[in-house]
Amino acid sequence: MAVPSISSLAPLADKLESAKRAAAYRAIDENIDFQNDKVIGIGSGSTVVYAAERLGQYLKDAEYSALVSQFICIPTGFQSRRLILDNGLKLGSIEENSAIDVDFDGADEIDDQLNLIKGGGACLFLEKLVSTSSKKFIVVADYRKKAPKYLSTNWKSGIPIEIVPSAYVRVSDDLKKLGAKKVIVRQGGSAKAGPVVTDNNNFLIDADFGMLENPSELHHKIKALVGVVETGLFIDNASRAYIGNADGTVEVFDK
Ligand SMILES: O=C[C@H](O)[C@H](O)[C@H](O)COP(=O)(O)O
Repeated sequence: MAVPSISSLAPLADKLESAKRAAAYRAIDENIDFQNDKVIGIGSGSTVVYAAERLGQYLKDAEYSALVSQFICIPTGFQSRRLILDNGLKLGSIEENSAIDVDFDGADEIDDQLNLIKGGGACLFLEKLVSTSSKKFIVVADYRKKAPKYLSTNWKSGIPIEIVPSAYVRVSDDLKKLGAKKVIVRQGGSAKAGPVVTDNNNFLIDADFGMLENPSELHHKIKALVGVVETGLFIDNASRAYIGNADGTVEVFDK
């Protein structure tokens, strides 16, 4: 079975899903050195689903199968582990593969410097562990995610912050002292009574600081707070971003 060309694909019923797929497929096609890359990071969320799907297509292709079957794919949470397994790819661990060749992951928002907000799906910690362990970190996203300039222009849910559960009151207070306008411990809603618990058995706080003109400075201030595990601000981390548009085109942005 040959890897289908992107132009030959029938559009999906949902333009948004077609945009995600176009970005993710092109990112895989253009950023894997099939002869030399061995360890591949697989992120979390709904866009990276198509990246794992595309890698699975290469696995089934006679020309690439022997190479891709040797790839070790590193997950960024439970959903990501399932993506790897469901596409027939070899699952590895960050413990055994701390040097990753290329990582593919989504984003909640992308600024004009390729800084990111991530964590909308509560997976930010392992995502940051994997993305910062990678030689190349490739972002795949749809047209809703590109901020005209600053982060928190379109993404209004606040900065996701992973915290130690017992510290939620202390961290909430400290974030307000730092200038957060709104601080919410993310709740499970109808899916779970009480707070969302991450794959690392932590809580998440979403903290709204308004538009972020200096996300790096804010990241370091938040990270220094007692009880904070990691922030969803990915600064100077992404190498390239593929943004899928509603008209089927894909824009590519380099750091
Ligand atoms: O915690 C979740 C991750 O940061 C996702 O990569 C991010 O929320 C983007 O997800 P999606 O591709 O579904 O928009």
